[in-house]
Amino acid sequence: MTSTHDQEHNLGVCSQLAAQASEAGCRMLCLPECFAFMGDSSMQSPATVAQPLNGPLMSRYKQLARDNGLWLSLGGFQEAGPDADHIHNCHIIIKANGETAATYRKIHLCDVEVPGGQVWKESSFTSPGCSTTVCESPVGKLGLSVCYDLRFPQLYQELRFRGGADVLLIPSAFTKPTGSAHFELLLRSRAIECQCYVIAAAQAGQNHANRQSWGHSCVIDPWGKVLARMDDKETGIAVAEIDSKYVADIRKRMPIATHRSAGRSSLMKGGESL
Ligand SMILES: O=C(O)CNC(=O)[C@H](CS)NC(=O)CCC(=O)C(=O)O
Repeated sequence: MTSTHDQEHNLGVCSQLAAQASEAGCRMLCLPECFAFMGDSSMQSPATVAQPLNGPLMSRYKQLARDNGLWLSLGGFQEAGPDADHIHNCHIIIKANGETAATYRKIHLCDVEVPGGQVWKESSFTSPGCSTTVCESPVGKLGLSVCYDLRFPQLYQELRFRGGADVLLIPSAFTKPTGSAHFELLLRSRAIECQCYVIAAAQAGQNHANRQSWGHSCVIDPWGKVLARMDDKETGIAVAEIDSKYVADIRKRMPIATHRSAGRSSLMKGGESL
């Protein structure tokens, strides 16, 4: 989807996507980072639209889950933060009955000079989270993250090997230059090294005058195969089936969880633990 500063418009698009997902027989719909709002942060701080998770905007997204009988991954909501200038970039899992199943606040903030001259300083309006989240769902055990977190593999190692995640959610709003160079490669790497499904719902197209998003939402299986993919502009859904037996089969035939422990003890002989 292409979110804008117009929250009603964005909710309307999400509502159409939920209807499509329900029609396609899906159990869960994943929406990207900034699904509810994307303005030009150099002109208007996202903190000006922030709401608590029990506020009126989130209650309308919960209604969307109920209306369509779908679990929702809301991949990056501007949650009211610790002060008037800072949000938490919060990923929320909503059950089909509208209850909140889990929340995760983005840990790694995108303070980056993008090739081509744009400068992002997410920490100027966001306060980082400090804990990881996994959560049971109808499609398997979910490991939560947001966008720029994708570049930090240790987070996903923790979600898989300590949290027991089977499906890694990586809702995103990648920039065009970094997305074209890195997005799919990083996503497939996380899927392969964690032996998990990866679901990356992404912002796509022109969000506002100064912002073009990379798009290419996709679902990747635990062997690293892309099962479904969108292009760089489309609004719509990529549909894929999550097969827990396939996850178990891959992990049985290539038991990296066991080999990893063996490797760690020999690495630690050198003195440094990872
Ligand atoms: O808040 C907004 O308006 C939009 N938010 C974003 O675009 C977010 C945080 S600034 N983007 C990323 O994390 C991009 C990461 C990325 O592109 C990379 O890691 O290469």
